[in-house]
Amino acid sequence: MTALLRIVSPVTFTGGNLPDNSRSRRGTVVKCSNERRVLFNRIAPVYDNLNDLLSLGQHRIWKNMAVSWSGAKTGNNVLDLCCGSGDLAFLLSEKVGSTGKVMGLDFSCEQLAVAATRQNLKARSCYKCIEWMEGDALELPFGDCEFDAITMGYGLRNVVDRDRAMKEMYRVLKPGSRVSILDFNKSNQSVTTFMQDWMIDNVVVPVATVYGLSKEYEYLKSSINGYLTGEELETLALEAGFSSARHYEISGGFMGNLVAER
Ligand SMILES: C/C(=C\Cc1cc(O)c2ccccc2c1O)CCC[C@H](C)CCC[C@H](C)CCCC(C)C
Ligand SMILES: C[S@@+](CC[C@H](N)C(=O)[O-])C[C@H]1O[C@@H](n2cnc3c(N)ncnc32)[C@H](O)[C@@H]1O
Repeated sequence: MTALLRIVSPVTFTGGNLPDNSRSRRGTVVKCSNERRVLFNRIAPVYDNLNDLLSLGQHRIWKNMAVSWSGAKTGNNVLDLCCGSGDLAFLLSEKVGSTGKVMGLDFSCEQLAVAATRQNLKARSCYKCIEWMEGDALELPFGDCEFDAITMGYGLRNVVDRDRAMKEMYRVLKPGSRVSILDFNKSNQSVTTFMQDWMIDNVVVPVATVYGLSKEYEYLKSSINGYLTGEELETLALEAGFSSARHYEISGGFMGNLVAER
């Protein structure tokens, strides 16, 4: 079975007739976004294996929880945003079944290539309902109110404009439906932050260094430090228009999942 891979040209910087300072600001944003795309293209070949190794397989439990919290049901049309190698998209397809549809969107072509390869190796009919799309979470190529559920696993922390991403999710979600956003938890507890940083400094980065990816995994620590707390994530969702938002800490506060309803 040949995986469906649709290329929707990622948002490119047109420049246009913006005043210089806006052009430079937008140029900086696009440069940062491209740097992230390059980072995830580079780690794509080892991403899944390192996640399994470094989390002792626990990340699969956290992703299962995120998909359950999304409320995805049989026959639904659902979106996995920043899908990467497809972990949550595959879990969503098991929820919606072969009568449903799963769209996996990411701007990393290498991550999508891994997802499509994994899909081709899977036999169950439900996995055939997944379509992979290269696109930008900040400018989704979908109409309003298209999806019955949206998941975003370890993506919101990595987009360059979280407010815009949240507003795009709100726009394409059907009223009464949910987004479920899994990521590292930016804890208010200093002991949790210390342990998170210690694990990244003393386990994650040294292991990644073996694969020549020290810089890529050092980014993890800075990105978590620059992330939003659970309370701030709830506010971000409410300000984007969601009617309710709740952030759940999991795995001893190392991870967190935001559930918001339109
Ligand atoms: C699936 C996980 C992380 C995905 C992920 C997200 C990113 O933003 C990255 C950025 C740059 C490089 C890689 C990633 C990336 O892989 C979570 C599990 C994998 C983590 C790499 C492992 C983190 C370990 C925790 C700090 C402690 C885990 C304790 C557990 C109870 C064993
Ligand atoms: C840490 S990976 C998460 C992959 C997958 N969701 C998982 O849980 O393993 C983050 C993903 O977000 C994607 N990403 C970051 N910014 C994006 C954007 N603006 N538009 C689309 N994808 C983006 C990256 O290419 C990468 O594949």
